[in-house]
Amino acid sequence: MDPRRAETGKNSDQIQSGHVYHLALDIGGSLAKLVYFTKNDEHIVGSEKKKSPMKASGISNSSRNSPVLNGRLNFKKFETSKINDCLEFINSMKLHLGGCQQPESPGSQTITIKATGGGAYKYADLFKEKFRISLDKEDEMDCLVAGANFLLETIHQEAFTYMGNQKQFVWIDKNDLYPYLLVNIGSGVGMIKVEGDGKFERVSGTSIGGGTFWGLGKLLTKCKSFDELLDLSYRGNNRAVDMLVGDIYGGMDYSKIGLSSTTIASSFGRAISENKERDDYKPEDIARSLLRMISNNIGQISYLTALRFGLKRIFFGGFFIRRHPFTMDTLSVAVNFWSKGEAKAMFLQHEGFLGAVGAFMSSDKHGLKELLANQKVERPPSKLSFSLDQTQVPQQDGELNGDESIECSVYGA
Ligand SMILES: Nc1ncnc2c1ncn2[C@@H]1O[C@H](COP(=O)(O)OP(=O)(O)O)[C@@H](O)[C@H]1O
Ligand SMILES: CC(C)(COP(=O)(O)O)[C@@H](O)C(=O)NCCC(=O)O
Repeated sequence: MDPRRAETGKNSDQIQSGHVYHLALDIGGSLAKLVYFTKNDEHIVGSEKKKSPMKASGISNSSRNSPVLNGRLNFKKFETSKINDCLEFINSMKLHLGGCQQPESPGSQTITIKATGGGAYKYADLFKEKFRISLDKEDEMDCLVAGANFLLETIHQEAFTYMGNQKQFVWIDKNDLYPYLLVNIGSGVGMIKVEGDGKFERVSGTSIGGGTFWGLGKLLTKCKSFDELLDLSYRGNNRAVDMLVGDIYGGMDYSKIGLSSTTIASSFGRAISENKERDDYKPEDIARSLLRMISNNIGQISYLTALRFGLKRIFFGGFFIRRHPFTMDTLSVAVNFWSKGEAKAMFLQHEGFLGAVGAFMSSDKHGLKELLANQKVERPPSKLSFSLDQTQVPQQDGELNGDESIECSVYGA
C-alpha cells in the first residue's frame, strides 16, 4: 500500500455569446482554470475591453490558406473553493454558449464543455444543476501533456530558463523537443516522461507541492491569501528559521562532502534549538523557508527522476510557480547542483494553464469543428490547427495572474 495514502478517518462585462467559440476548463485541487476563444470582432461591454491593437491578418504565415477564425485565446483562473464564482463568470460572460448544444430531454438544452482535473468529476452535478452544463471529461495527464506540447511547439518564447535573476528565453526546435520531463507543480506534483504527442508516462509524483506550501503557510503565518504568502516570502530570510551547515559546524564549511557553511542542513531546524514560540518568528522568514524547502525538494526529486530516465530537459509547470523569481531560482539551482550542470530546468510562460489548454485542444475532436460546421463555413475543415501570434510576446517578468489573452488564428487543413 502506498505509504502516503491518507488515513481514512457578475462580472458586468459581456461578450456577445455568438462570439465565444470555445471554452475548456481544468478544475484542480486548488484552482479552476478557464481557457476560451473569442472571435476578433468580439464586442465587449465594460472595463475589460481587450481588442487587439494588432490586425489579426498581421499574423505572418504566408504558406497557409486564410484562417477560418481569427481571435484571442483567453486565460482566467478562480480558486476551486469558490467554484460558484467560476460558474457565475461563465454564466455572466455566456462563455458556455460556445459549447455544443445537445437536447437531453424535451424542452431543455444541455451544453457540453470540455473539462479536465478532478473537479470535472467532483463538480459535474453542480454544473449540470445550475446551468445545464454537461462536463465532457478529458484525462488530466493527457491534457497536461497535450497543453505543454502545444504551447512549446506553437508559442514563440514560451519556454525560458531562470537562474541568478537572469531570464533567458529558449528557442524550441520542434524536431528536437522530445524526450523531456514535465513536472507539474499544482496542489500535488506529477512528473511525466514525455516522448511525443500522446506518448508519455507518469513516472513519479509527490504530495509535497503547491497545496503544501499554501496549506502549511496558512497555518504558520495566518496569511489570508496565497498572494499574501508569496509577498511575504519575497521579504523574508530563511536563515532565521533554517539550520545551516555552519550552525552545526561552528561557522565552518563541511568541505569534505562539498557542503558550504551557508547550505541548509535542516529546513526549519533552527526552531528546535531556540527557546522561541511560533509568534517569535517573523511570518516572512517562515514563508521564505517554507517556499525554499518545498522548491528544493521538488527540484531534487525532479532531477532524480530525470536521471532515472536519462532525460536532460525538465519543464516545470503548474500554478505553484507563479513566475516567482525565488521559486524558479531555487528549482533551477537544485537541478543544476544535483545534475552537476548536466540537466536544465525550464519554465513555461503559461505554466498554470497546461491542462486547460490541453482540454481546449481536445475540442478539435468535437466542439470547434461542429461549431464551425454550424456556422456554415463552406467546407468544414477536417482538422483544425491554431497559430498564435508570434509577434505578441507575453508579459516579460510579471506573473501570469490568470487574466491574459493571446492573439491567434484557427486554420483548417
Ligand atoms: N491565487 C491562488 N490561490 C491559491 N493557490 C494559488 C494561487 N496562485 C497560485 N497558487 C498555487 O498554485 C497551486 C495550484 O496550482 P495548479 O497548477 O492550479 O494546481 P491544481 O490543478 O491542483 O489546482 C496552489 O496549491 C498554490 O500553491
Ligand atoms: C492527484 C493529482 C494528479 C491531482 O492533480 P492537481 O489537482 O494537484 O493538479 C496530483 O495532486 C498528484 O499527482 N499528486 C501527487 C500524488 C503522488 O504521486 O504522491
